[in-house]
Amino acid sequence: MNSQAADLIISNMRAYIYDNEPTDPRLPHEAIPSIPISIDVLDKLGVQHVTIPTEEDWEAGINKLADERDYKSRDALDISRAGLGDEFEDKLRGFWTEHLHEEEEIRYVLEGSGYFDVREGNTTDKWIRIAVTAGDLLILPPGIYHRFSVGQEGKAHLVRLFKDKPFWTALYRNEETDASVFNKQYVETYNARLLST
Ligand SMILES: CSCCC(=O)C(=O)O
Ligand SMILES: [Fe+2]
Repeated sequence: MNSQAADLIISNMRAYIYDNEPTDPRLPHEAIPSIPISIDVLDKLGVQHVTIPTEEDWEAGINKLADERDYKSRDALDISRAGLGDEFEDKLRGFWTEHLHEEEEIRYVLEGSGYFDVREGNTTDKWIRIAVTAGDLLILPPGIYHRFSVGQEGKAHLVRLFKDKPFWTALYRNEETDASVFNKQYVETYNARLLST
């Protein structure tokens, strides 16, 4: 694990195997008995996490991380009915549909809670669910398939950080994305990390 990854893995968030029940995604969906996923597994996936308590000067924490990782811009998104109004359901559907990005996905939870589900490699049979609440910052590597749901309170107020200009393009999973350089790079890196242990 490189030192930057090590610095970031100061974590109290929870990750576990999703139970694949066809019920409300806002429920915890923790398999019974629970199958916890360790920080080491997340590290191999390139998923990084740090807690920056919102009670403290969280902006100083975000600014430090942005300087260290050269994130040049940010915006905020209040994913709630109050924040998005009529767009709420549509936006939730978009986040919930399995997709990848060409760049890192960096999200800091200011208020509320939610779940990031990620694929281990290019599996299609299971999800790893990462539960996040206020103070959690999660970094997903380019090319990893993922989706997002708000938690049971139906609200997640997030700061989104970007390498350059704020832009958000979700590439929804299909044969083309499976063959994309972004997903291939992610899978190759993941497999190489598996072999190096
Ligand atoms: C807005 S929270 C995270 C949802 C997501 O996967 C995304 O923004 O691409
Ligand atoms: Fe995404």
